[in-house]
Amino acid sequence: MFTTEFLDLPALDTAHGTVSLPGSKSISNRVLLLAALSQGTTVIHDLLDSDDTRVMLAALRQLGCRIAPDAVVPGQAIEVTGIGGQLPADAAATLFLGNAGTAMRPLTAALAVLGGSFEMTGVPRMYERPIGDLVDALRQLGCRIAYLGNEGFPPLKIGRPDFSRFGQAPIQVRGDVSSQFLTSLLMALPLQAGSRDIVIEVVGELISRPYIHITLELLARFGIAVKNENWQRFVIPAGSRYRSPGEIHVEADASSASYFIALGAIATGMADTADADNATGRKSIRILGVGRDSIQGDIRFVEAARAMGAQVESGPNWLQVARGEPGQGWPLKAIDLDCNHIPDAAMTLAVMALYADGTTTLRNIASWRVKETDRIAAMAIELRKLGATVEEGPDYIRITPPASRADWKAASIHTYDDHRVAMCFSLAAFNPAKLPVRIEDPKCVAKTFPDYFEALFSVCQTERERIPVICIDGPTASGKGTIAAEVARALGYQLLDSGALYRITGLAASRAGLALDESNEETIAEMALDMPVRFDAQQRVWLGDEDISLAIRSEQAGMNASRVSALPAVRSALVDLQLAFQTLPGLVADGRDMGTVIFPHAPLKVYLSASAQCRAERRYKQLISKGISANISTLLADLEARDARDMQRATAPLKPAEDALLLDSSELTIEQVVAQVLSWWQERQPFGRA
Ligand SMILES: Nc1ncnc2c1ncn2[C@@H]1O[C@H](COP(=O)(O)OP(=O)(O)O)[C@@H](O)[C@H]1O
Ligand SMILES: Nc1ccn([C@@H]2O[C@H](COP(=O)(O)OP(=O)(O)O)[C@@H](O)[C@H]2O)c(=O)n1
Repeated sequence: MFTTEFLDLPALDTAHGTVSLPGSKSISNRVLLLAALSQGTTVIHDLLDSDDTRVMLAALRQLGCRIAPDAVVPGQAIEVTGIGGQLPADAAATLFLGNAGTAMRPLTAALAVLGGSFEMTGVPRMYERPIGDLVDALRQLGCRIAYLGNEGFPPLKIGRPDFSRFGQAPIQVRGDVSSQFLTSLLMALPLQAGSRDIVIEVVGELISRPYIHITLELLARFGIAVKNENWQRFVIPAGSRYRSPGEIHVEADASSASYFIALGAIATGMADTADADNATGRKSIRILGVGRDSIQGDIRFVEAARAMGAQVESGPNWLQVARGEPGQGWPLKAIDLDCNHIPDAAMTLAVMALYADGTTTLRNIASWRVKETDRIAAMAIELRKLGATVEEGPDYIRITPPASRADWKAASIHTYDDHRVAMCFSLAAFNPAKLPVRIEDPKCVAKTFPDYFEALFSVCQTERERIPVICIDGPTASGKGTIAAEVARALGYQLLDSGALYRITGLAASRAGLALDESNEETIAEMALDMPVRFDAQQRVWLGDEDISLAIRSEQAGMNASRVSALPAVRSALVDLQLAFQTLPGLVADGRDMGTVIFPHAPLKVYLSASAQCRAERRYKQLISKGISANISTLLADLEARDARDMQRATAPLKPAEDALLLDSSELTIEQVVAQVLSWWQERQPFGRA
């Protein structure tokens, strides 16, 4: 996840590849509970790993379900062996459900019907989330539930029910507060439908029907065929009994798929069509986790995308999307659409409208005004920043794209703590003017798709020159590594510590017993070509299975690095490895020749220096703090020797690039140096300050 203040997306050219979307939260927890209530073992694929599913799994384990493995492992199914519709007579537990409404409400209903001695607890915020309507409905049946804190709110105490006074009258539940109450009853009451039908009657207008639809579909897969009488009455037939389907796939969130459907519709495939991946030879985006058989309402976004020109093929749980041919789907066709059935996913259409051949109108979207933010106003403001003409009304938005390439503007998109604004505006990076797009507060995507931008970058490509590189070159201990890491962190960019590559080469060569000079130049260069080097997320350095982070940091290792780095064949052997770090969204590279040799076209080059005395002192403190003994005067002599060799060698000597900005950090703190580099970077951006 990107937790930076903003994320700059370079202009993107093409998109191609496969994305696996995270499982839907609401489906995950429903499936877990249904599997737990069933007879038999259910193998669940693609369960979402989130706070909500973790508390549900813990609770089910406490109730005696066998769950293997213990936690969600990516790519591995989880097996839940259910309780077969009943708990032991002495069942008792205190269940902690955090802030997971999708666990608290359905579990309360199921346990109240099953009976036992349970306390339902959670975090303080959970105790402010109403549950009274559900408790009232369950009490009609004879369930015993007491409030342990405030009336109408968790925590709750659940006892043994007394069904003796429960007659044929329907159970009534309010439908206008949260559809979760009805969902909870629908999942719990089949446990009591042994010898008679159970009827649930909705009082008031039922909101969020698509969610009830999901519940009914999942119940059907677990053997419960509920009769839906016009969304007002639901009949659970006598004799209903939970049966495990054996195996079940948790669908991905269909609204999350909309961004990748749109991506496929607006981006060309890769220029190289040699390994085209579908019958027509078109390159496209393949989306795994949701498809034709989806039980989610938002899957109908596919119809809207098709109407705009997207070429969509689908299978049970996959979609494949490509851009239409010129004149037949590209540019996209402007549409006029009632979006009531896909309120969330329709925001993506508003950004697709930027690529359309005329004015697009999205209607019946009044609910946008009361979501995470006033989404109609937000979309209008941000689309205008990009150069579109936008008209907004109480329940519609009308978008006319920028008139020509020259009318597009580079914009810093404000995201209003709204995950969907952030995700859909990332698609503006495909603008024909090839302008970058800044997304402010990118971490707001965490609500439904923490790794959205990582997934986006994994399927998007752009010309190498558009991926920005910030070079930080300079002599040893000038602070390059420290500053580069901080700048990369602030921008969400990749980091290349090129010195580490020379250090690793020096280490590998000296371990092999080679003298580090011309006599072994070719052998060392060959070693450098196939070193199994890996940098992990914690910036640890691995050579094969060995963590060599510490081993390469000694002064001796620095000296060895300086020796092998003077060998031209070694330098050329490491070029491709260094270039491979230039990936989306950008790179900060530290070394000696980043700006002069490896990335000569980098848009910002900094040459960082500090007096030799100051650098020797910094290195001394650094080594001592790592528990490595050191002596200042030896360090000073060593670094002067290293400077001399690095500056005098024939190939890629250490010197500032002609267009580098010089920064002497002798009198500056780390924070001041970082701020200076970031400020130079901001000055070069077309958006100005965030
Ligand atoms: N501007 C600065 N002021 C004070 N100390 C600094 C500054 N920049 C870096 N340092 C410290 O100097 C030491 C060497 O920095 P490092 O980033 O390893 O240098 P390099 O990569 O250039 O060899 C580190 O302990 C770092 O914290
Ligand atoms: N791009 C680079 C990076 C490092 N090097 C060499 O590798 C040695 C170790 O680099 P480093 O950046 O890890 O060293 P420090 O500056 O941290 O001491 C340097 O002294 C250079 O001789 C290089 O030649 N080219």
